[in-house]
Amino acid sequence: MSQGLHVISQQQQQQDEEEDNEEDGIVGDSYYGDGDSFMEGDLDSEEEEVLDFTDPFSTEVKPRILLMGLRRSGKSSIQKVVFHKMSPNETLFLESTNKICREDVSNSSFVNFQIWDFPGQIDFFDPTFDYEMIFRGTGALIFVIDSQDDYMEALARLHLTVTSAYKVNPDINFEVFIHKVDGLSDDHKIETQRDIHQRANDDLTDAGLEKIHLSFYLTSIYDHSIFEAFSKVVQKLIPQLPTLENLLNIFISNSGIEKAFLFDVVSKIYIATDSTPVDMQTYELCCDMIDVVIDISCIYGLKGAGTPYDKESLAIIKLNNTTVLYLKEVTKFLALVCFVREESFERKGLIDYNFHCFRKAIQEVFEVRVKVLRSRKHLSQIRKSRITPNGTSRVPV
Ligand SMILES: Nc1nc2c(ncn2[C@@H]2O[C@H](COP(=O)(O)OP(=O)(O)OP(=O)(O)O)[C@@H](O)[C@H]2O)c(=O)[nH]1
Repeated sequence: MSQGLHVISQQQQQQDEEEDNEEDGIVGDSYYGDGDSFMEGDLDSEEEEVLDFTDPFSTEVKPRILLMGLRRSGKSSIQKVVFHKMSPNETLFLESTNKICREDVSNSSFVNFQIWDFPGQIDFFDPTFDYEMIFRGTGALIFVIDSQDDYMEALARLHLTVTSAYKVNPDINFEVFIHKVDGLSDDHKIETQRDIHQRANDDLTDAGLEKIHLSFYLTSIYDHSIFEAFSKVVQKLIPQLPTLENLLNIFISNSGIEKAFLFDVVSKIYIATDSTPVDMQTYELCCDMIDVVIDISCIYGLKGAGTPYDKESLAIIKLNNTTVLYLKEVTKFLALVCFVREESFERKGLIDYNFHCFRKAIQEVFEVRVKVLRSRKHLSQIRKSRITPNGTSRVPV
């Protein structure tokens, strides 16, 4: 597939950057790329103290994604494959989950959310179980349906879950993963999706709740569909998405680039792309490129206690169809992966200059977010300090 991999040496890249920095003075080392670490250092340690189910501030900072579904539908496998690089075959040996597991995915400030993996066998509607509290701060509820199994029970459960959650929090995004589709033929996949879509929506219409919107995705941990679906779910929770898309549009149109994705390197979720349509093969190529870069860096590039991905990470892969894949580090955890025609890549200087401007703009987006979070936190502390231990207000509000 690829004719050659040119992972530019760190030294060379550093020299390039120094030259670039001297020229346009856009990126200073002290500030560079630390949008996230700056956030984590300054905010996360403090946030951890206030992270609990009942605190609305904690959910504002880290939107919560709930992973639900019947037993053995594949919830834990999805989480392990997407966020822990577990190979799909290893999930065969996963034990059944017996308690609610919470995972904070705060590896990047853009992918900064919590996932709650619910064991399938918990009686979710047991009156002693405070589901209101759980749904109240939830950003997205992913309901996993095993498409290889009889899904009637799962549909009933989906209906119950969605209607209960909607009553508590009408702002939740309901995302249905029709999962394990690797075992189905193409026709069967489409038919299953149509059937599940129809039945789930009919149930809602019968209950007079047709205004609830369900989004459906065909997923499998054995291909990229699970990453693609998760990307879409996460993107809906990113308030800056339109700004990021705009920046990408401006960047590609001024640099002769065909397509660009902003990736969270660890999870291979793309948090934004330009407005040209995404095709699965392009996305898969980008994922493969990230794997290649990280693997090569792990094997040959690590120095002492360094990480395989850092501010000097950069890779160029020339394909045999006159396309060039270009990966560059944007922040500590985000990478830009672009598709460029060979002839456009000849103007690499222009691409690199525009990239600097793009990276600077992304850092500004981070900054605004940090400021907003700080002021919200400050407000919430003021409100808290006005409440006496018996719950009454100290001063009139
Ligand atoms: N074919 C196929 N099997 C999958 C897929 N995802 C998960 N599985 C398998 O499904 C089985 C159950 O997966 P789990 O992740 O343990 O399911 P769970 O929903 O977390 O189960 P509980 O913990 O009991 O609630 C495992 O054997 C996985 O290997 C998939 O996309 N395709």
